[in-house]
Amino acid sequence: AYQSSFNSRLGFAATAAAASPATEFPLQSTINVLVESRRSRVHPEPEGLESLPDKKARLLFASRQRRLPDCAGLLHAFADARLESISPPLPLRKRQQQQQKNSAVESVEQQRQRLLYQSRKRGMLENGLLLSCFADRHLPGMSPAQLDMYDAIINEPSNDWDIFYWLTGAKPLPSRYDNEVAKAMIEFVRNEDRESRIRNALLSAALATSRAAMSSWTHLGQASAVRIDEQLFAEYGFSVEQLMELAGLACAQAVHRAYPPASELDGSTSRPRVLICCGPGNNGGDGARFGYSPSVYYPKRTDKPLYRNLLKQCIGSGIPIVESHPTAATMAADYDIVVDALFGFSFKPPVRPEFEAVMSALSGASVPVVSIDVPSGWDVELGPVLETQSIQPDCLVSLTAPKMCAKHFTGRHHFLGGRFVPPELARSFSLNLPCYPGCEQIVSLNN
Ligand SMILES: NC(=O)C1=CN([C@@H]2O[C@H](COP(=O)(O)OP(=O)(O)OC[C@H]3O[C@@H](n4cnc5c(N)ncnc54)[C@H](OP(=O)(O)O)[C@@H]3O)[C@@H](O)[C@H]2O)[C@@H](O)CC1
Repeated sequence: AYQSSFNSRLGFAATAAAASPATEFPLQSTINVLVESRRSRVHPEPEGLESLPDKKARLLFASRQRRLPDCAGLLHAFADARLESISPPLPLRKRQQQQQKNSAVESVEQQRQRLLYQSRKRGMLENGLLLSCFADRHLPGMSPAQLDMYDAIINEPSNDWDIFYWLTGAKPLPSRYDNEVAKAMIEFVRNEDRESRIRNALLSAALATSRAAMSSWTHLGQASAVRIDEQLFAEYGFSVEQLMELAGLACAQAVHRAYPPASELDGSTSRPRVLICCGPGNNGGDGARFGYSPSVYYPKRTDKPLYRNLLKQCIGSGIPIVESHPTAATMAADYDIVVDALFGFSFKPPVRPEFEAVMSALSGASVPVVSIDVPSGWDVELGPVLETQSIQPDCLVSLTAPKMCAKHFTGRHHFLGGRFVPPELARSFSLNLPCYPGCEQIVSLNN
């Protein structure tokens, strides 16, 4: 009964066989486990819900998962022998499914994190060992195209042994996977330096490499920043108001994270006084959306409805608008934090005379300065080129992606904000950026 119904009703047949006390089936313990597995279900699936290949795959999987070692061994051997011709249908990779649906794809960094995880969990211990050590060393430096190659090699084959045989040279590599990443993997597995690799790469090592990956986050040049901006509007239908609102919210969260009000720490009633210096462009708009306990300094007013309305909202909300040029001394005396929202990625040095006073006040400020996107006065790509007016912010909030000048940032807090970049746009610009946690608008870029 057991054998004849194997192809269609393995579990039920096992139940029947076990129910007969006269059964002297050599795999009695096997059957008992199957019976137990059946009984533990609330009800077997109605006929037809589970396809035959799915059922075989599930049973093969279940055979390997039994807890009692003797049963697991028997079941494994049995299932291997009986099911050897069956290739378990693996779920399609998430990305393939997403591409098929023509929907958004995961970010490069999400893909890197997933591959790091998957490299440590490739079913077979041998593959876990080889892949986790390889991933530990090479994943952080892989380009998006190389990540795709690696993704295909470790996730497409349905038989883990194939991966093992290809990498160890026991079987020739199929042409589909014959690429630079596979070659690097084969080279790594050859282990000519006789490196000791007796354990899966440790989680601490994986974390360390993901920290190393932070230093490889994308840094945009001025032209790319402008092109991304244009595409967000022209191709993805965003309005400047939307993006500015989200950027402003990110800045507010960053300031709150970096300088939490004392009231939240010790219950005191004092509120941090924040001066927000707004420039004439969108960077200034990001500053104006920020909300803490602010005063706004807005020396050069832009005559566009968006800016007029932002100013109206500040005045309507009772936020003081500071008319006189703040100096380093007044900043120290009257404020706890100064937000530098003067210039963003469209800034072209040198600073024009009308902004020199506030720039030199910001450069000499003794209170923490939070720069939005680009520290004002810095060259967007080269960084602090004008030594006489170099702001040294304590906190930098990069928007969309850090600009190249952020490599010169030495302050304590670096955040990325602007959680609005569509994954496809990120991919087309090869943006390698961290994921935003939960529903946060910012992610820390600090090592
Ligand atoms: N997609 C994104 O990533 C998003 C970006 N966002 C934000 O927008 C920022 C970019 O905005 P933006 O293009 O308006 O440029 P930004 O630098 O703020 O101002 C240019 C103004 O400065 C002036 N100016 C220039 N050089 C000068 C000088 N030497 N001395 C004096 N003035 C000078 C220039 O004058 P003009 O040359 O036009 O006469 C113009 O008036 C970006 O960094 C980010 O913060 C978010 O809002 C949302 C999403």
